[in-house]
This record gives sequence, C-alpha cells and structure tokens, in this order.
Amino acid sequence: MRVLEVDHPLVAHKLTVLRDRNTPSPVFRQLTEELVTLLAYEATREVRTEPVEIETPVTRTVGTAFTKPTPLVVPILRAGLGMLEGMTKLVPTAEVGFLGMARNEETLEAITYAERLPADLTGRQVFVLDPMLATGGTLREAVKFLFARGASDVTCICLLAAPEGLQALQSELAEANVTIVVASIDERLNEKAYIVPGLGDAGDRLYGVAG
Ligand SMILES: O=P(O)(O)OC[C@H]1O[C@H](OP(=O)(O)OP(=O)(O)O)[C@H](O)[C@@H]1O
Ligand SMILES: O=c1cc[nH]c(=O)[nH]1
Ligand SMILES: [Mg+2]
Repeated sequence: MRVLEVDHPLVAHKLTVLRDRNTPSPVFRQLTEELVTLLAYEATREVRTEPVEIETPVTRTVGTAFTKPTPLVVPILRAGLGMLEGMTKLVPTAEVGFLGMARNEETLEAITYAERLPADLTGRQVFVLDPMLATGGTLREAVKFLFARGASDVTCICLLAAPEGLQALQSELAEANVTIVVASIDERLNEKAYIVPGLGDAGDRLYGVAG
C-alpha cells in the first residue's frame, strides 16, 4: 500500500475553506468537486494507456488513449457522491459503480447497505471516492470487496485521513496494490473517532443531517 499526501497551495487553500464550520453546503459541494479534480490529476498517474494513431489537420501522429476496459470509479455513498462529478470531469469515459456504506457511530463498524458494481472486475483499475478515512474500517471493507471481485489495483481518493486509520489499513493491506491519495493527513481521531482538526461529518456538510 502506498500513501500520497498532495502538497499544493491550491489544495491547501480549498481545504482550509472546506474545514471552516461557517462554509455553507453549496460552497462545500463546489469546493469538494474542485479538490477532487486536483487530487484526481495525481491519482491517475498510473492509469493504463496505449498508443493510438490519429490524424491532426497537418499530419498523422501517435497519441494516447485509455486502455479498455476503462477505469471503474466507485463513490462510497453518501459522502463520496459529492466527489463523483469532479472525477468524471477528468475521466469522462470511466464507468461508475456504487457502494452504499455507513459507519455505525457506536460500534464504528462499517455496514454495506447498497451495492451496484459489475460482477466481474478481473483486471480492472478501480478508483474509490470517499472524503474521510477515519478508523479506515469503511475503506478496508470496500477495498476487500473490490479485490474479491477481481480488481487489479485500487486507488482511493480522500480529502482527509487520520494517521490511526492509515496505520490500520497499512497493517492489513501492506502487500496489496492499493494507493491512497489524500489532501491532508490530519493530527488524530477524537473520542468519537472523528478526524481532528477535520471538517466534521462530510455527508452532513454536503447534504444536511441524515435522519
Ligand atoms: O474510516 P471510518 O471510521 O470507517 O469512517 C469513514 C466513513 O465515515 C463517513 O461516512 P458515514 O458512515 O458518515 O456515511 P455518510 O457518508 O452517509 O455520512 C465517511 O464518508 C466514510 O465513509
Ligand atoms: O471526521 C469524520 C469521521 C468519519 N466521518 C466523517 O464524515 N467525518
Ligand atoms: Mg456521515
């Protein structure tokens, strides 16, 4: 498993506004989308491509095309849905599958309540979108599920990660072909397993308080 913390002033600035408790949902959604586009630029460095011959108005030349099957993008509902548009803007030909997962706030166990993915992911490159990597339980389950379906490698794009969650994932997925691309590795988890300084509950800030 590899971890890449993206160090860029544009990322740091947008993240600062996102963290601010006074930032309203519409601005939060817009900034999330913009941040994902910046992170996706780094996260797609290893996307599989092949040469393709094309004709410009001047001559024939060899360019680059995504190798088929194209990457699969998997937002983890709810909060990951806020990252989808930013990703598909950059990789418009990607297919999209969905995982609905929620962390039980008492036991911190991640449960899967919805799944809409291709049955066979053999050889597929998969990009998972989830803004928060706290204990790491949600991403661990998601990644294991994708490998069980045959994915060749999984890249998770997150806004914030806690060191505790990264360590937990590292100890379970050390040898796995997993990359975590994150805007900031924060200080720690608090007693409720929220990321500190963090940005609060990403799903609630994007979409309002869940019932
Ligand atoms: O690393 P973990 O400790 O598992 O926590 C992280 C998870 O918690 C949040 O989702 P949540 O369960 O709040 O669902 P939501 O997106 O519907 O709000 C977040 O979007 C991650 O999926
Ligand atoms: O800080 C946190 C931790 C888990 N889920 C969130 O949305 N935020
Ligand atoms: Mg939530």
